[in-house]
Amino acid sequence: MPDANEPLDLLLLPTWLVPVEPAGVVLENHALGIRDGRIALIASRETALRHPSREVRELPGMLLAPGLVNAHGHAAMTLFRGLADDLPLMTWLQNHIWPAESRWVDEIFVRDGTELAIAEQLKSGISCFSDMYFYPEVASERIHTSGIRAQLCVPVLDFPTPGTRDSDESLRKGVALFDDLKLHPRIKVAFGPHAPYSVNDDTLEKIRVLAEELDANIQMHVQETACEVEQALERHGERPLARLSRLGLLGPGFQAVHMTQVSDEDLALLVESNSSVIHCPESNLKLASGFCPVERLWQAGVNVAIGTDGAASNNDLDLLGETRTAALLAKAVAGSATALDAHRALRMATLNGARALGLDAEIGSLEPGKSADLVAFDISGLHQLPIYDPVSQLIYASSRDCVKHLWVGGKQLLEDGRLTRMDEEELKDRARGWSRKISGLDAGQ
Ligand SMILES: CSC[C@H]1O[C@@H](n2cnc3c(O)ncnc32)[C@H](O)[C@@H]1O
Ligand SMILES: [Zn+2]
Repeated sequence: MPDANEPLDLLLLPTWLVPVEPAGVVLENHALGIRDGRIALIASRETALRHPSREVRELPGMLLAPGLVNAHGHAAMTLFRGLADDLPLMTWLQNHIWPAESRWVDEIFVRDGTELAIAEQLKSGISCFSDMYFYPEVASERIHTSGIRAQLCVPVLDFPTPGTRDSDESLRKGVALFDDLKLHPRIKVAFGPHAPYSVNDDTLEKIRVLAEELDANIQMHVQETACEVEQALERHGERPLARLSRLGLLGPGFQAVHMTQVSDEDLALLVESNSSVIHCPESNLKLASGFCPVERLWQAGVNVAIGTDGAASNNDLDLLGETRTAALLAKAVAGSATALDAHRALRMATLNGARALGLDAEIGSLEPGKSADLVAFDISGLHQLPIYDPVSQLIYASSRDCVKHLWVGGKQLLEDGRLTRMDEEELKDRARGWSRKISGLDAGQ
């Protein structure tokens, strides 16, 4: 335990400090101190300035909040952004994305696509993301080097995929990756069975046993469309979530992505098992998949987090924009303007995300002892004035251009909108190279 009088490494003095917990609080004239990568102090400006600090930074016009948590995505799919637009889920997936993945996805693709995704997410205020994609061992190296935090889901499907011949090989590799990274301070390995329609009961049973043994989370696309539920009823005689429940997969570490279809029975299963739902509104809108009933889930006590999904179905990794979409859509779906207000929307994009990933003791809110994973938004622009409620301004009147600074574990990864550890021009060159290759403009492809 460091002595409370030891100097702080950094003292931040924003105009507004939004801790997220306690809910609804906005602190003015307050400061946040960081020591050894952790939040060491939250106090009035006056008190904090009496404390010795190695560095003091004024953040005028800025709102300091916990870093955003993007709870579902497929990072390397940034390289497929805009490849197959305006199609329904199954046509998009089976006729376009899966063929493109089997043609193009290799270790270099995952390296370049994941780096591009990390850079975009840091610039969007995201300090922690969940990834579910092929070659997770390659993604883990990029996450490690970049300094961002992540849940890395090992993809499992019942057919050959880039990098693996079958689900048993995926699971073997997943366990090895779990072992390699079990002490990593920023990477948490989880299992990512793709969806109830692409993973059979035997494989799900193996995942349940491994997840229990390793105390690992499970993230899965579930009930993304009405069609998925209808086909499951024909094939298995039960709804996908009921089948997962029967197989023992639900629990506090289970993250059901999408859930646009929620029956009363589904709701009871989610509540009883304490599972989380990851809402991906823009992907659901673009693929015309359906609407997740966020307000109904929230009122029933289900932890609802938010994700962008991959850049091929969104088409950006802008969690602030996603949160605004979620807040607006929740009102339309619930038929009530009071649904998912701005403060709850920000909670969904921070603390609820952390809770879904089992990281809420470490991140998701600004509380002494937690890791200093922070984002400073500049809300002093003309289009953001006047300010009555800074959180309302952030959610309803701001875009990701207002993200100025970002820290993970006290390390600054974004400074004045610029990446401190990544070369943006190089990333852009590599992305252009991939688009030339994929669209067949490069000779020899
Ligand atoms: C298990 S690796 C990821 C796998 O999932 C595909 N994918 C991307 N977005 C979605 C979605 O919204 N629903 C279902 N599957 C999706 C991705 O292309 C990979 O093949
Ligand atoms: Zn997805």
